[in-house]
Amino acid sequence: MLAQQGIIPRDDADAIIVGLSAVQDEIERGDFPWDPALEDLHMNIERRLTDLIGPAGARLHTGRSRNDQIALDMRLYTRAAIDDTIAGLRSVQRALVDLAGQYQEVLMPGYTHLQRAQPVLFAHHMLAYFEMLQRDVGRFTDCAVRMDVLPLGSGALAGVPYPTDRIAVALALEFAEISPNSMDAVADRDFLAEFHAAAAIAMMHISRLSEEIVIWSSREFDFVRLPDEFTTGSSIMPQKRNPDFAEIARGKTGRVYGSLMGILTVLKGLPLTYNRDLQEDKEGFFDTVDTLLSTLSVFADMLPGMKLNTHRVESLASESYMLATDLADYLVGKGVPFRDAHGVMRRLCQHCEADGMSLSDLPIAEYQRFAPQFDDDVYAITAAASVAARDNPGGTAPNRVAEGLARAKSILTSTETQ
Ligand SMILES: N/C(=N\CCC[C@H](N)C(=O)O)N[C@@H](CC(=O)O)C(=O)O
Repeated sequence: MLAQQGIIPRDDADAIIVGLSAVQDEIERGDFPWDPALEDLHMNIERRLTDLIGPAGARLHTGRSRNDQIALDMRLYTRAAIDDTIAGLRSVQRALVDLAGQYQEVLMPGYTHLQRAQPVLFAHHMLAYFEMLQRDVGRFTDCAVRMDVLPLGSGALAGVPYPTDRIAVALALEFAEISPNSMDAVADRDFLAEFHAAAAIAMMHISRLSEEIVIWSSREFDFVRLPDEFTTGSSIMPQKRNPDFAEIARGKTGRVYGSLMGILTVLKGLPLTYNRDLQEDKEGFFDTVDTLLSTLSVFADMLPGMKLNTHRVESLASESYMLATDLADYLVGKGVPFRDAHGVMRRLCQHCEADGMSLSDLPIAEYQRFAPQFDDDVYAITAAASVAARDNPGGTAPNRVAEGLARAKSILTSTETQ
């Protein structure tokens, strides 16, 4: 652009391009002579370029400052990190969809307050995580759209006194727009804060899934068995299969939260425009990108090997107290107001619990002592019937879950073709 606009001679521009390519090769080969005395990578590259190509290298910095350079570099890095993150989220979503399809009709207990609440389909549970990660994809996409702005040409803070063609540079670097204010352009790190926030929420979702995997793989729950390669033994207790990968993901969520707080704290006290504090944006950001990508990669590999103990989850889903709400709804169907039906079922549950009985063992005459509306059809209320009754959009009825699965698959298919 500088040569095109007549700002520097064409020959010098050509020499700079060849020289920068040689510098890139040296960096990639690992034999670039980094010199800490030169402060940062910008000055290292410029010095090396001048060593390689001579005086033309001194024209490299025409019309720019390290301030708009670093604002650009961080955007380029973040753009690539967003692409990788969305690909990682898609891989985990695919694993969740496969699990949902594999165990599509399997019933399990659904929980609130970690107390057994109502039967649900295991596929419904897996698709809940699909939806969380779908929102994560949306957040990273939003971040990519908002940061799609070229800061180059802002100079140190005030713009540059050369006839630059910023639009041509934006097109060459594939940015949708050029920044409208040079002072904002060099001071802005909102896109990093947004990435950190989206990463913190995505890690929170993975951490919640990790927590479930840790609980589900315990002997007490015994809902799932993790693949051997995603468990570790104990150095002392030979029988153990520790769910370390899920635990480590849960633990690593903390450092991602820490880096979000770090960047917000760096930014909060800065006057316009560039301040060297901004250099502190790097360490936490690189760590967050590495942590998020590696965690997503581990989950995409671990989930496909997770085996559901279908016998165990289905037998717990069929435990009769889980149907107490359905029995109250049954009375509502016979004309009893819901609050009264709820009271009947509360007393019935207390009665059965005191006698060590299940609701399904209770004779009809006993049911009728609590509410005369009970009839023999009450025994038709099973876990499968309970699930099938939740036949409204977003519910756990098999046909609704099939809709959710189809929706998830079509989202994944449409993104594969993009
Ligand atoms: N020190 C400095 N910019 C550093 C930018 C890059 C820094 N390594 C970072 O990572 O933020 N100053 C400006 C000029 C200035 O604002 O004084 C420059 O040299 O272009």
